[in-house]
Amino acid sequence: MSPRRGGLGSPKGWPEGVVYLHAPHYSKTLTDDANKALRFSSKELLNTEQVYKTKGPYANVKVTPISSPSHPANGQYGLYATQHLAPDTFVLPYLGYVHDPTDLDEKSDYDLSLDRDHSIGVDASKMGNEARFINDYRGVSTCPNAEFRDILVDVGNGNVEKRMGVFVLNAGKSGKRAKGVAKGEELLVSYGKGFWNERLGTDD
Ligand SMILES: C[S@@+](CC[C@H](N)C(=O)[O-])C[C@H]1O[C@@H](n2cnc3c(N)ncnc32)[C@H](O)[C@@H]1O
Repeated sequence: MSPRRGGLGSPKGWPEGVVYLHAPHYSKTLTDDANKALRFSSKELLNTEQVYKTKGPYANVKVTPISSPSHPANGQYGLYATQHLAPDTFVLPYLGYVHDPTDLDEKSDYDLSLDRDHSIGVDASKMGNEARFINDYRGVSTCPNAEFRDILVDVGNGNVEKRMGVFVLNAGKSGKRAKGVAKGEELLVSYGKGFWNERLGTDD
């Protein structure tokens, strides 16, 4: 079944034309191996592995139009904290269309790697949640304040799913990021040099 556009359960101000997801949308082309790597019984986990419970819309963040001429993504959207977020805090999962290379949109600017061993990505270009609006720190701030990490999510009935999560960066060895993310601050990650090199058509 295809997810519905916007509508019930989307956060206030959610832009038209993008489907708001409460859970990943899995491509039908995923192999059994890929599905097993992403969705499995919690009995297969080690006792030490942390499992998150999570449900959108996420009140700790707000999708906000950018109207500052000095912001490199002016005219687009960004994701801002609605409350103080301490270092290392889990903020929200990155949801989208979970796909393998046979089902890849090479032009997407919203595609994140989910499982390198099985070449699986999660693409939020057409469907996703608030996390799809996180911008890169370049030209906005001197450094990122958040990052993507692998997470396991409890989906009920004794099952877990592997997803990507957005976290506030840790405080750092010297404690330079001990303040975390302030209320009203934009969440910014590093997309990595590869993202920008590919856009600019350069190799280094
Ligand atoms: C994952 S989207 C981020 C959300 C996007 N701003 C939006 O409103 O949909 C990635 C796109 O945002 C823009 N972007 C993000 N960070 C940027 C930055 N630091 N400088 C310029 N553009 C940026 C680029 O257009 C990029 O392709």
